[in-house]
Amino acid sequence: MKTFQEFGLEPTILRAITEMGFEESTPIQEKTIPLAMEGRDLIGQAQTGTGKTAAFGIPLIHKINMKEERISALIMCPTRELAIQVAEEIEKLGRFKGIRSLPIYGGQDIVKQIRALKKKPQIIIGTPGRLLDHINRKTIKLDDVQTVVLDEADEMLDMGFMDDIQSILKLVPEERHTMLFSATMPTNIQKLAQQFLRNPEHVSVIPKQVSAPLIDQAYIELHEKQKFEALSRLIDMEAPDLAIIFGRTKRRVDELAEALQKRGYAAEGLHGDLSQNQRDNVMRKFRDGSIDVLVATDVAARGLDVSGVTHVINFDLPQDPESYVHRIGRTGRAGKEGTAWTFVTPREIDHLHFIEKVTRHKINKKPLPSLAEAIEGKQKMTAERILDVLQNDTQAEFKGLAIQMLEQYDSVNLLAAAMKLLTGDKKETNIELTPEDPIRARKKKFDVRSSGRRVGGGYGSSSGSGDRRQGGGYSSGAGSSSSSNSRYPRKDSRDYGSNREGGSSSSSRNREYGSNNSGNRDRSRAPRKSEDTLVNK
Ligand SMILES: Nc1ncnc2c1ncn2[C@@H]1O[C@H](COP(=O)(O)OP(=O)(O)OP(=O)(O)O)[C@@H](O)[C@H]1O
Ligand SMILES: [Mg+2]
Repeated sequence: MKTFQEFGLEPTILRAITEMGFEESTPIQEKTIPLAMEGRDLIGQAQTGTGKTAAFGIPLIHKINMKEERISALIMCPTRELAIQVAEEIEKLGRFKGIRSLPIYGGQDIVKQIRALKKKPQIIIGTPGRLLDHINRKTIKLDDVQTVVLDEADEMLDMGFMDDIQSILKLVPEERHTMLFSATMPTNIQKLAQQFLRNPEHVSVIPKQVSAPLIDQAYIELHEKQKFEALSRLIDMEAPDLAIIFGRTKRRVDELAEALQKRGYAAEGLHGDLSQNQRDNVMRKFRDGSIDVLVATDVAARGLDVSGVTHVINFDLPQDPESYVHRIGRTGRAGKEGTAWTFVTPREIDHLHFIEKVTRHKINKKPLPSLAEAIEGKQKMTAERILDVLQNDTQAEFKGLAIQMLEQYDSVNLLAAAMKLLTGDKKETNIELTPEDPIRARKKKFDVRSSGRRVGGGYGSSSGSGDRRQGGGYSSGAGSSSSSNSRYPRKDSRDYGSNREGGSSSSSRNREYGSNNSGNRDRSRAPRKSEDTLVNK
């Protein structure tokens, strides 16, 4: 792998990279940075958690002319959380160069944004709806933009942002540099690419060889009614540092977060019906560890990078293989290992196999965690906590009393009693969740190579064939036999509302779907990739 010194980057950027702790480039960075520095349009595809943000961020910052007082680069993202996160990474990368960047997203006070825009940022990172709102108000002008990046381009299309993206890109000079990134690439991306990219280079890093997978994937077959008990046992057994639990709907997320809290877990929910303040709060708490379980809809499936996420649990099976890939990709990032569990009801087994086929990854079946395993897990946690205190040597003030007690009582019994207290009794609150409909397999064409499997090789291993063959594989009718998509539940009940960024309430184009709308997708805008493939041509 190349070191960053070899790219001929400005010293200020190299300094920032070093401060961020990046030692060598990841495969996608190694491939895209030189091309992007030359100004080549490109479609970048690489697995989750392999540094795509810096892959576009570094060359973009390198190219910014600091004398420029107008917006020179525009990055579009599908969700607010992602816009905030990408803006933070850009800010870190551009710190020593003195880059001014600004996230622009719905749900935040527009007046505040307008004020911030007066400081003349060179880079804007935004969600399409709010961007358009500013464009209409003439508070954002794009006629000096030289570089455009579409992060999670396929998801933005999927969410129906095509029109918005088109309107925005029409206002950017044609002489520009455009880059498009995601871990998965359906064919409708080709349409966008043809329209907006000039002779793009496809840069894909999908390892041919399955090396040691960084995400350990397993599933548990169970009935809807057993899910909650299984979840709490699983959390006890596995004792995650940080876990993200995905639920299918906002209602599910609310109920689940509340149920977990009742059982004594530090959990909170994230979905599009929350106010932006609430969303920010939940994310902040999760990032700083004041909660260790984030329960979320697919609003958190894409791009989010929270270090320390050891577990992803699909409480409900995701609708699409892409969604599965992105969801589990919230763990096993930046060369770390992670574990992904998926709950599958008997009627959903077909769909699970479909996901396995498309992602070309076998998901191992595991038994329901037993009560004994859960208890053992909790006890181990307690033991670890005790040993932590011991290691940090912070128990001095208890020593006197400990000596006294040990004179009177048996040491094993004493420690066991203390552990029992520390572990706490399991709160046997009875939990009833509203059942969700099962997801069933539907006929769909995919290209397995573009499924973005996380099969290691993201960091340092010899991955990255970079070939652009159209992958063979499961291009025909995986899944069950129906040919009518309408038979199957679409993502209608999913949390698209949250993702659909809107303008402010004063905008005539009030598209703030996140708050009062039920969150159903507006399907007239963009059909879900029904017959699409994930082909990476
Ligand atoms: N060269 C590097 N060395 C070490 N860490 C890196 C390097 N590049 C990026 N990272 C870190 O890796 C993590 C994942 O990066 P990033 O969020 O850009 O992944 P991604 O490929 O965009 O994933 P996703 O498909 O989920 O959006 C981040 O914490 C980032 O700071
Ligand atoms: Mg990303």
